[in-house]
Amino acid sequence: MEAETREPHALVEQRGPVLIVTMNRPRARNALSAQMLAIMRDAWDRVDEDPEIRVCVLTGAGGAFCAGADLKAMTRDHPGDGFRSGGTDLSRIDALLKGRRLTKPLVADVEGPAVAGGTEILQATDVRVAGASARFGVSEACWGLFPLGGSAVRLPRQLPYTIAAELLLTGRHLSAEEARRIGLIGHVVPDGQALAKALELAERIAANGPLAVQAILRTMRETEGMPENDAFAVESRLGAAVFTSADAKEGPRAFAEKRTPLFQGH
Ligand SMILES: C[C@H](/C=C/C(=O)SCCNC(=O)CCNC(=O)[C@H](O)C(C)(C)COP(=O)(O)OP(=O)(O)OC[C@H]1O[C@@H](n2cnc3c(N)ncnc32)[C@H](O)[C@@H]1OP(=O)(O)O)[C@H]1CC[C@H]2[C@@H]3CCC4=CC(=O)CC[C@]4(C)[C@H]3CC[C@]12C
Repeated sequence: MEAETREPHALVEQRGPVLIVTMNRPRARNALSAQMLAIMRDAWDRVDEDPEIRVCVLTGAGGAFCAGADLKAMTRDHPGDGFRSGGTDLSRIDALLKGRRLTKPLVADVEGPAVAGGTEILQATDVRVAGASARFGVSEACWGLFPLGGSAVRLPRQLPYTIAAELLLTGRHLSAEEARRIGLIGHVVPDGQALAKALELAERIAANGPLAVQAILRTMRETEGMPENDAFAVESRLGAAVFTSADAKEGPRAFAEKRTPLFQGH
């Protein structure tokens, strides 16, 4: 592979209430690096801590989303060297949003390959848009590796069992159209238009009441797998809190006054 450029391995740009995080190693189809993961982890902290940021968009540079871990880097040391000490808690990998989820919606803009670690981090996103030529797959097993980004847990929860099992066990890639058909992604658009669609959806979400949006996210995540009545206990507590907010007054008032609501997030 050509020498790495001096470019940061991930770019972070704020556009009003939307933070755009771009994986940026286009010469390696945005294969993950330690630098990229560190920038991503810091970006997630910024999303959660900055009340001005209401939605995040994750994308990749150079017509690719992410090719997963850097297989070439793995040839320099044994891929297990980072595990042998046993000191690493692999149940939580912040950069890949495994064992951690953003408190605000994460929209994926996928052009080109999103494979292995790329499809793994995709499962931590909430709204997903792909260009027509995008490709997906969890191909770690093809290289004798394990999808430690969480896919063996999350994919069977996000897809029908037999489809998740086939994708994990075969490591085969799938087209954007197949990914949409099975429900891995929500939108397929012409190549090159995924960012525009992702931003359209992000801006629409950002215009909604932030407390309502965040409470809906929390409810979906915290009640996953719960018995229904236990889940309603969580849902009603989080939902009631939204109704007591000033924003809950602003919304109906804006409707009555035939104007756009101005939500303040309290
Ligand atoms: C487990 C988690 C994830 C693991 C993985 O992702 S394994 C990697 C699997 N990747 C693949 O199978 C994709 C391989 N690539 C392809 O199939 C194709 O390249 C493509 C479909 C992506 C594109 O095809 P194309 O025809 O368009 O382009 P090409 O010509 O093939 O490629 C162009 C150019 O790019 C280079 N390239 C492409 N892909 C890669 C790649 N994956 N790596 C390197 N280079 C790539 C290609 O060679 C060409 O280059 P050229 O020079 O032009 O020939 C792990 C993810 C993160 C880990 C955690 C990180 C933090 C931790 C630290 C520790 O120490 C251990 C614990 C841990 C928490 C760690 C745990 C494991 C992870 C979670």
